[in-house]
Amino acid sequence: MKFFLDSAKIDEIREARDTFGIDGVTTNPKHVMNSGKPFLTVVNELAAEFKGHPDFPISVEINPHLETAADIVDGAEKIARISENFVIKIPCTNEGLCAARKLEAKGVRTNVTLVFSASQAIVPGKIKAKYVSPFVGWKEDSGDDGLDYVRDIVQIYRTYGFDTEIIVAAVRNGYQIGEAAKAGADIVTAGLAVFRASFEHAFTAQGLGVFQNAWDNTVTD
Ligand SMILES: O=C[C@H](O)COP(=O)(O)O
Repeated sequence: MKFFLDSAKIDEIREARDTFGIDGVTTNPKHVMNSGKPFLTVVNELAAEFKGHPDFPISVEINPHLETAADIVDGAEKIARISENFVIKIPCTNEGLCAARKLEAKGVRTNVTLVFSASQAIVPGKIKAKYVSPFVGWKEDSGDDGLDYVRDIVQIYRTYGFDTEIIVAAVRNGYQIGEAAKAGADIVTAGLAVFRASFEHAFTAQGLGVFQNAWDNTVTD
C-alpha cells in the first residue's frame, strides 16, 4: 500500500517524506487556501521541490469553477505542463469525466475526485484514469459508512481488471487506514496529523518505558 500526504505545505511534505516515506502528495483548493499562498506559487513550489523525481506523483486540483469539458481540458493542460509530477484532479461530474477521458488520451494523468458511490467509480476505471478518489471521511461525516463503498470499488475494479489506482481520501484515523489496506485499496491519502497519530500506540510508549526501566536497573560490571 502506498501513502500520499494530503497537503500543500512544503514543510509538512518534507516531514512526511522523511518520517513515513510517503509515495506522493495530493492537494485540493482547501489545502492551497490553508497554505496562505496563491495557487500558482504553491504549484511552482511543489514542482521545484520534486524536480528530477518524476516517480513522485502530485495531484493538483485546477479551478473548480471550470464547468465544461473543453474548459477543464484547457485548464488541466496548462497546469500539467508545469511539472511531469503533476496529476490533475478532475471532479466526478459528467463534464469532468468527459474531460478526464480526453486528458488521459492526450497523456495527461488524472485523479477523478469527489467520488461518493461505487457506481461513480466505474467510469474512471473504464476511461483509464490514473487514480480515483473515494472520500471516506466526508461520507462518514454525513452519517454513511465510508468504508463499505471502498470495499465495493476494490471488488468492481478486480472483477473488470481496471488499472486505475484507488486513493482512499479524506482519511481521518488509523482505523480507516487499516480498513483501506485490508480492503486492498492501492493508496491512502491523509493529513500529517492523521499519519502522526496512526503510527503510534499508547502501549508502544508504555512498553518503551518498561524497557527503559529494565535498562536502568540492569546490574553493571
Ligand atoms: O481532496 C481530497 C481530500 O482527501 C479531502 O480531504 P479533507 O477533507 O481532509 O481535505
